[in-house]
Formats: sequence, C-alpha cells, structure tokens
Amino acid sequence: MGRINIEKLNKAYANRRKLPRSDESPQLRKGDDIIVLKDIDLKISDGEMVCFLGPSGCGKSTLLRIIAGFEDLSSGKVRINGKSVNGPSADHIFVFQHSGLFPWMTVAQNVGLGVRHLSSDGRHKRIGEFLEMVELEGFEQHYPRQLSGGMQRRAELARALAVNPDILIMDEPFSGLDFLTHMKMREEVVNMHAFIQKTILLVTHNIDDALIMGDRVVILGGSPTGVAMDRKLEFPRPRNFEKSPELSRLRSELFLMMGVNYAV
Ligand SMILES: Nc1ncnc2c1ncn2[C@@H]1O[C@H](COP(=O)(O)OP(=O)(O)OP(=O)(O)O)[C@@H](O)[C@H]1O
Repeated sequence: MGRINIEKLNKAYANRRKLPRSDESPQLRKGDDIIVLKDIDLKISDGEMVCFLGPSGCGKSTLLRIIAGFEDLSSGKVRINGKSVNGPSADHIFVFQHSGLFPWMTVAQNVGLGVRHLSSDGRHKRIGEFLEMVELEGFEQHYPRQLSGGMQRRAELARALAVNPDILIMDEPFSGLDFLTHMKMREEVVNMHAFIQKTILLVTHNIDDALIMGDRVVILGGSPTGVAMDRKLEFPRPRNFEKSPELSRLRSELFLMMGVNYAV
C-alpha cells in the first residue's frame, strides 16, 4: 500500500551566502532561513500516479526527497500508510534514477539487486518478468555500456519494478532521451502503472507528459512555494490532445500558468 499524507509541510534551508543589507532594500543575510516549501497539504491515494510540475528551483525535488525520507522537513508531517517518515525506507519506496545501473554488473544482475532475498528460481522468474515488460528479454547478459541510452533507462525501470515498492519516485525520468525514446518510455510507464497499480510520484518539466500520464497533476508555485493547482485528470486513456478538446484546453491553461502564452 502506498498512501501518502502531507500536512502543513514547511521546508527552509539556511542561507549560506553573505549578502549586503541596506535600509532601503532589506536583503537576506547569511544565516537567515530561505523558505523553500510552505504549508504543503497533499493526500495521495494508494495507486495514484501524481505528476508534479513547477518552475525550476521551486522545490519539486526537495518535496520528493522529503517524502522519500532523504531530507528532513522543517515542520509539518509526512505520513506513509499512516506512519511518520523518519528516514529512507527501502521497503516502501524506490527512487528511480537515471544512470543508476552498476556498470560492472549485467542487466540481469542489476535488475536482480533488489530481490536478493528471493530463491534463485524466484529471482530468475522476477527478473525475466520485468525484463519482458520493458522489452529487454534477450539482453540479460549484456552490460549497461552495451545498451543504448533508452535501453538503459528501461533496464532501470525493470530494476525499480522488480523491487515491488509501494511507492515509486521518478524525478525527471525522461531527461536526456531522444524524442522517440521519450514517447516510448512514457507509454511504457503508463502501461506499467496500469499493470502494477502502485503509487507513482513523477516530477517533470513537461506539461504534456503530466497530462498524458497522470491520474492527477499538482503544480507547485509561488514564493515561497505552495500548491498552486491540484487537479484530478479523469480523461480516458490513451489520451490524445487532438481528440479531447477538454484536455487540450487544460493544456493551454497549464502553459499559461507556467508563463507561456502560446502552447505549441
Ligand atoms: N541542500 C540545499 N541547501 C540549500 N538550498 C538548497 C538545497 N537543496 C535545494 N536547495 C534550494 O531549494 C530550492 C528548491 O530546489 P529543488 O532542487 O527542490 O527545485 P526543483 O523544483 O526540483 O528544481 P529543478 O526543476 O530545477 O530541478 C532551490 O532554490 C535550491 O537552490
């Protein structure tokens, strides 16, 4: 189960830069707190795919790091399945990283990392299942350097899925991929989500990705950052902007919210 409850979450970092302060324009001094996230309230249901959008530097990654337990919050509460987060939990959460494969291990060994507790047969079966899901059967004995960038990303996805986490955290999972691989990977994540029904938190800069993939889109914004928009996406799948005027209208609305007048 992957239920997340965030209440009145605040996060501040100590300012390490020394800035001048004049009476006319008081500025932040070294040691003052910089508030990054303010009063974030979110309830995420088990199995929901939530896409987070927001301007660069607004605190999307910080929020996910706090949920994953890698970072402390300054005040407020984050609960996963009713329990307060106190540090990373490998049982519940898997953070999908690109370039996360170990180069000295084969694809099968990399994918099998999180399932070492299974018997040899069980491990073999699990590795096979997920390599098949990401269409990498036949590449078990390859090393990461022998795979294309897109194949490496799919192997990383198989590794994340093999762990069978309650919550999968993906911070810009498609960055650096070419257009077609990006589209394919996006489709794979949507299909995979429909199949495994796990909670997925995905940070992206790409409005189309959020609208095509998410069960819900959360836009972070403002200064300090709060939840600027939280919208359920109840559009049927596969989603298509051309066939759904309503989805297309929402797309234009989001582009405007992000400061772009003409969505292309
Ligand atoms: N360890 C840290 N110490 C001080 N400030 C930090 C630290 N980590 C992040 N910040 C600041 O917190 C803010 C939010 O950073 P974060 O990386 O969460 O933003 P983001 O929305 O994920 O950005 P991007 O979209 O560019 O990846 C930024 O202003 C950043 O400089």
